[in-house]
Amino acid sequence: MTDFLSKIVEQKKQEIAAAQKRLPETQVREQAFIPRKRRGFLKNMERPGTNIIAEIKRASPSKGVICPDLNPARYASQYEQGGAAALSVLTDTPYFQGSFEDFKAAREAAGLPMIRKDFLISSYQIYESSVLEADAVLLIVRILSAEQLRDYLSLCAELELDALVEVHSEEDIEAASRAGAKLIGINNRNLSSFETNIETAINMVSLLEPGQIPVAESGIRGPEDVQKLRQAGIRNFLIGESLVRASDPRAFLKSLILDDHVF
Ligand SMILES: O=P(O)(O)OC[C@@H](O)[C@@H](O)c1c[nH]c2ccccc12
Repeated sequence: MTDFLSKIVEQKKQEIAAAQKRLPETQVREQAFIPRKRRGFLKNMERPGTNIIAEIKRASPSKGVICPDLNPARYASQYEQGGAAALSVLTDTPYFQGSFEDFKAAREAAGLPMIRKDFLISSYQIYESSVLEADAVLLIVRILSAEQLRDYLSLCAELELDALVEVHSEEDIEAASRAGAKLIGINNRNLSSFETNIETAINMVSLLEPGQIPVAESGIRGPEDVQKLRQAGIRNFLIGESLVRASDPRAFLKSLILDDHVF
């Protein structure tokens, strides 16, 4: 595991230990299983055309502060008006300045399905995501064992949470496929060097199994990138920084979706 990933995993272990003291796992589990109406995240990735998961991101380890005063409710509604298929909200605080409060504010402001974006390494966090009323969670293959990935996918299925399974290498894809993952996020960002290259998704998409749905993640800057990825057969995109920095996120989103008729 890279330095950054091992550091953040250590951080998460401490956070989980602290959370367990406030609310024991048996209790969060019980709350998690209270039936909830989910908004259908995976379903929206199966829509025809360009589907964008628009991210609310205040800061990141690679870019530092992007937008510290970001208003999550405002962004959520602009993303919705711009035609996003789903929302992604970072809930990690130390590295991304996100929070559960951001997630809740975005959820109240828009009707789109929402993914909780964090570094999940424990079933505790999956229960927590259900209580938070997430519709989907991110599972990063690189930080999970084969057994964890399988267990968390089946836990998600029981809770009716969709899972976006993140990969960055051929081995990651093999592990994701062995675990039965359906929605596969190919991260264009190398988590050791933080460099992004959209060729990563273009080159790796052919390794997916029939029936798996690709999502290109990170480093997508504009309509040309979306077009290139669409030519490679990818219709789903996770976009953060360039949307947060856009002077008019709604118009920017529309410009990304505009080219649909070409395909
Ligand atoms: O801001 P970008 O380059 O558009 O990237 C968005 C998203 O892909 C990125 O935030 C991300 C992808 N996988 C992650 C895992 C954890 C935290 C963040 C991420």
